[in-house]
Amino acid sequence: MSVHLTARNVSRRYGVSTVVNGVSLDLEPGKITALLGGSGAGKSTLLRLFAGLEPLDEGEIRLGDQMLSAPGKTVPAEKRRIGLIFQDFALFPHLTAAQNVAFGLKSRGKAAARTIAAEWLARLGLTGRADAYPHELSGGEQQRVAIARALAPEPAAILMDEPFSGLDPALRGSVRDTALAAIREAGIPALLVTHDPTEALESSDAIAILQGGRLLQQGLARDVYLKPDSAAIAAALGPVSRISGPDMPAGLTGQAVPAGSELVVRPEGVVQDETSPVRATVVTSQLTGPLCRLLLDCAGQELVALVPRMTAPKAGAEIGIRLDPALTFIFQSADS
Ligand SMILES: Nc1ncnc2c1ncn2[C@@H]1O[C@H](COP(=O)(O)OP(=O)(O)OP(=O)(O)O)[C@@H](O)[C@H]1O
Repeated sequence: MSVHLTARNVSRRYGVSTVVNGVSLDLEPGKITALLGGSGAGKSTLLRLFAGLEPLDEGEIRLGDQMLSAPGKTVPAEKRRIGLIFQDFALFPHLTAAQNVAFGLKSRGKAAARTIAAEWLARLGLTGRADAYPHELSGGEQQRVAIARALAPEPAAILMDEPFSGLDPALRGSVRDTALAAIREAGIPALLVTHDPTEALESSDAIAILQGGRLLQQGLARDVYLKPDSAAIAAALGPVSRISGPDMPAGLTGQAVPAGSELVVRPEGVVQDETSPVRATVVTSQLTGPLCRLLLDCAGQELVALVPRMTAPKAGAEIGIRLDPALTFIFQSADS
């Protein structure tokens, strides 16, 4: 039966700096939780605390009702039944793909270990590569072997630290989809550490945003994206334009933006609408794939819009704009 992996008020200090500060996080079975944050936010440290790779200073970590970590007590990593996947694959170079996957299955006996390893390799689309050594495999294949190796012993949870960021962008999507499908099917709690907001949104069921060692917000990916608690959280999940209350172009919002507040809007929330009385000048218009990114000047304020390529205006054009209320947020300014 699958159980939750939970952290309660967990803190970790190095000397005088607290790099994980009072974090509580509940990882649900069958769900992938993305831990998102910039460099130095404390993401890897929190993962290492869950893994038992280092002790905590305050709080506790539990797997179901089993206490894994508390101050002065750390169940060692190898006794936690938690699978780990890192960016650098960390395969044993002298073992084949099948031997790497079978490595953690010794207690099952040789024949059973071989069968289980073959099943996992097949599940991750690696049939035919079982006898290859890591140096004979592509990066995407190596990472799929690492994922098979982590899942084969039927761990109680899985922790991944930037597992896809070392892969070629062309490969990344398909390796990620295969891997995450296998993880979801295993029905165990999974933590995905990433600094990439698109990856966090595309891959996870829940998102937790870490900044300066503190958890700023956690919830369903969709809720955090559409209902961020602060401008910093909105910005952590992708590009935004910000305009402070007193500088607001007339008519841009349907609601008052008081002094001391700021408006935050996502690029896809700035909609081209020729019936709108609010006018903006296109400063630059750049193709980014199926969409064009427009830099707009609206009464002296900068706004970024993403519009369909086919109807995108050129630089110098004057266009009508309106804001999509679902992607427009008003917050108290951080410095007010
Ligand atoms: N063993 C250690 N001793 C001292 N300081 C450490 C140690 N490990 C991490 N730190 C510091 O703790 C802070 C958080 O580091 P951590 O690696 O957890 O961040 P991160 O969010 O994973 O960043 P990145 O995305 O850059 O890997 C950083 O300031 C780092 O320098």
